[in-house]
Amino acid sequence: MPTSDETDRELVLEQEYVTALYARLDTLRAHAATRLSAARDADRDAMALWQAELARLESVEDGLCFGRLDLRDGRRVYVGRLGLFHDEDDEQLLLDWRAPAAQPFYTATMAAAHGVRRRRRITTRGRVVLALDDELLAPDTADTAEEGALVGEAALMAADRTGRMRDIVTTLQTEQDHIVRDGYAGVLVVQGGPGTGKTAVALHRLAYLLYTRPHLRTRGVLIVGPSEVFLDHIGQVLPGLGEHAVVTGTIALLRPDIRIGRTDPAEIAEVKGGADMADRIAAAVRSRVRVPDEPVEVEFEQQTVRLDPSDCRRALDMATRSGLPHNQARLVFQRRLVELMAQRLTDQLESVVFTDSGDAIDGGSADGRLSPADLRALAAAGVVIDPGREDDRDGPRRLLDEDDVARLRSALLTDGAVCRMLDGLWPPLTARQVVTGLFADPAGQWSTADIPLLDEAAAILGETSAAARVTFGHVVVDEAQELSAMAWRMVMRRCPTRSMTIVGDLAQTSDPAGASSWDRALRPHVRDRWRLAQLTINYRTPAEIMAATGDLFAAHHPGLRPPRSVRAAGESPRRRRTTLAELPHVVADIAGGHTSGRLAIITPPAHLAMLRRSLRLAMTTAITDPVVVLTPVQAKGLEFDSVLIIDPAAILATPLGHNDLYVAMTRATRRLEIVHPGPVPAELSRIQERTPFPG
Ligand SMILES: Nc1ncnc2c1ncn2[C@@H]1O[C@H](COP(=O)(O)OP(=O)(O)OP(=O)(O)O)[C@@H](O)[C@H]1O
Repeated sequence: MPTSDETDRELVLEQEYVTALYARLDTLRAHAATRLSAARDADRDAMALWQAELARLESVEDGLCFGRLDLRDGRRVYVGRLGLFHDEDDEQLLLDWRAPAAQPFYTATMAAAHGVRRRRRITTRGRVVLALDDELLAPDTADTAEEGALVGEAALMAADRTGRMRDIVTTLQTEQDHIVRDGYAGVLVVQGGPGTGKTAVALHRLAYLLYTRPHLRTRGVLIVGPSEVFLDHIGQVLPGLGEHAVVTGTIALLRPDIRIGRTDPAEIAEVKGGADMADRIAAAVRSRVRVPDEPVEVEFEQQTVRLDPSDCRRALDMATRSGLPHNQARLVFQRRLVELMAQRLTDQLESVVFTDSGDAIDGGSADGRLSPADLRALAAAGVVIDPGREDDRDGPRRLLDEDDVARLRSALLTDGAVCRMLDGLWPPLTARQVVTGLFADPAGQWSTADIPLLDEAAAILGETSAAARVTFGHVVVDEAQELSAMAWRMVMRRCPTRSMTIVGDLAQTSDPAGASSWDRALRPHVRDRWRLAQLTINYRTPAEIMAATGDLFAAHHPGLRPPRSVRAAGESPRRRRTTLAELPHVVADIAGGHTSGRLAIITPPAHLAMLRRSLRLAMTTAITDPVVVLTPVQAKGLEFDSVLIIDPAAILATPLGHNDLYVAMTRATRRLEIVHPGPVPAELSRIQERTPFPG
């Protein structure tokens, strides 16, 4: 144990070092600000670059340096939110947490010290060093860390919560660090129970990838989350790690051009999310293209042009073979038929030539070309043949040259009657027409489940809206178990390289169209180019609450292992029986007695409005409000100090209600209470019942 004098001396020394780091940071900021103002209005690229650099330097203010490694070879490395170098000699002052040399900060243990003699955690507030926490590591005695060992346990337990997710860069655990730094180029699936840090790990992995693969900054990275509230919850993490260039969105937000006006019943949403919808949409588009049974005729400039079914069939084959989307392939189809029509018209024109006096003479050979004899006859009749074409005196001549035919083709393509005939065979389509044809909504409004269908149709049609075409170099999908097969197709279209990080928990699926197997969800898109990584330790939910979920989990997921909690709450969950009539009073009473931290009341949708009204809460929720009322689906991915679950039997009554109830129970970091009107569901019966309400 160091004496308090030694500790004070160390604190002073570390303060000096940290002060020097901030001085260096200030110099870099001043430099970036100067470059930015020099570039202002003159050089847009330079401006964007220096703006981003300034934002990066600003965002690392809190906790700039949070660790130190003393290595066995005598070197000492400081670890922090970004890399800093000495101005003059390029000496490294601070190592970016993502650099390979910083990895032992997260992975070194007693059993596998990775050359580390001492790991020091440096706690700061503002620019002041508050505390140091040292771990002395023995020389390496094994190749691998003991399973489940916690790194920097004191700091981990001290990590505070504010309602919005914070970065965990100072306390990232070994199993999490391995996922963050995984170099796999395909689809990495991070499966883990509630509170295992899947979201946090995915965000840190994104920061790591942006650091190690700078080209991703230009190709763009996207995070897809389940709700806007969730995106708000995680919105601070990447900026806090110095990364600002990340696009976030829900499936609906990926198509801001489509307005949602209604919600589908679960069974309709399930149908719309099914994989066979892709075939149905493709078939609906194909069915709009037709080959006529009889020849079609169209009048053009007092001439009748005829197209046979076989002409149309060949044009259709040609357009289909082009592999282009419907609306672009339509142009191939049209061009082919117009070529045929122009050729036929030319032949007709050349088979009859009129003299100046209006007399018709036979001016054409059987193949529509002019022989020398024809030319002589035409010249005698006063027809002037383009002299430029007389070079080929020996062969047959055409009356109309290529330019004439090209003009004829253009005239055909813009002729109203011709266009109507062509559109009748291969019409231009919009995604809205196609989807409405499959699922007509009398009010003409779209639901969330329609979005992947509209997006699919847009891809098949080749619609060119910016929102439908944008792609990214890496995509993170959070709460990925909720994505329907059609939503997966939509996400995959935005990631042509299939470089993805997917996080989720199959035991938390609530969407009936969602995933029950990662392989089934991913194989159609990436075959076996995906890998599973697992997280096993729950950093959020206390052991007492996890124990209370035991019966529910075992009943519905006998094949899965629940995560192990690292913390104990010190109090067990409780339940309280009531009646539906009493429910608002009981809830108001519990909410009124809640004094510390944030409380989430998680209820089936049926009671939502009533509870918000009786608690006088706004209908829209800010996640930082002290009391919020949410459905289990809205609570996905969030966490609260206390959770009050209302009417668990009603939650369980929906098709995947057991998963919803599991999600609801695992949102609490401290306290869980359940209010059940009527008998308690069997899965919760072992939770201790509170003494009934007096009166
Ligand atoms: N290494 C860590 N150090 C400190 N806090 C951590 C660590 N890992 C996770 N946490 C915290 O645990 C909580 C749960 O993390 P997160 O939301 O990422 O888990 P999750 O697996 O996505 O949860 P769920 O599936 O239940 O939504 C968060 O508050 C997060 O900051």
